[in-house]
Amino acid sequence: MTATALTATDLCCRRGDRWLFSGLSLNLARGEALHVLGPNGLGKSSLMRMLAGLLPPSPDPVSGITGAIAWDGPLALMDERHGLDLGQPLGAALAFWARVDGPVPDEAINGLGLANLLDVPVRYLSTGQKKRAALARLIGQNAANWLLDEPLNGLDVAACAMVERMIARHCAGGGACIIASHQPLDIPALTRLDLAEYAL
Ligand SMILES: Nc1ncnc2c1ncn2[C@@H]1O[C@H](COP(=O)(O)OP(=O)(O)OP(=O)(O)O)[C@@H](O)[C@H]1O
Repeated sequence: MTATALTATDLCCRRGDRWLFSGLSLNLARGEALHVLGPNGLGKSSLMRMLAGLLPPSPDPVSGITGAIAWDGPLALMDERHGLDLGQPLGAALAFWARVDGPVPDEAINGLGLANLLDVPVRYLSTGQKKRAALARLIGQNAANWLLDEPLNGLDVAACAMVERMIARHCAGGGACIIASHQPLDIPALTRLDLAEYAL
């Protein structure tokens, strides 16, 4: 039997006065990657934050039921908030998180093309370089479960392919991954969730 990574039931999301989605239940098995799709403003990032435990599920407006989320194992969220100190050189900014999460292996630093950027202040990094740095942080967290919000934004073609391979390797190694992205993803056995089906 395949081990479960995530069980989420009856998720409903309201932000401010706006109801976004309801009745969303999903199961994710170890080794599985799920692509969350949907038009701008539908609630993909909100769902990712909810799954990360940063936004509580809202009570359903009809049934009053408040959904639940259960993960097996630690999770890591990567979104546009890279959490790296803009005033520090990249190496020092990553070293801060290494003391919290664990070190980023040299292999990952090299593979992400960051080795020559470690003395560059984070604020000077390009969009794609900051995204690569965020991916390094993700790897350093060594979490079984990944939540990736628009992981390909700002990356060049080769880096997009590298991230797809990273996700495939992570899942092949028993990890699980949910990816919110407007971009097509070339990842083996990827399943899809169209958030529009749950829109309110
Ligand atoms: N903190 C907040 N307070 C109130 N409304 C919010 C808040 N954050 C987001 N929203 C609203 O929730 C809706 C969904 O936003 P969200 O970022 O989850 O959408 P998305 O599907 O990820 O969009 P995109 O594809 O553009 O990234 C938007 O209408 C947004 O304005």
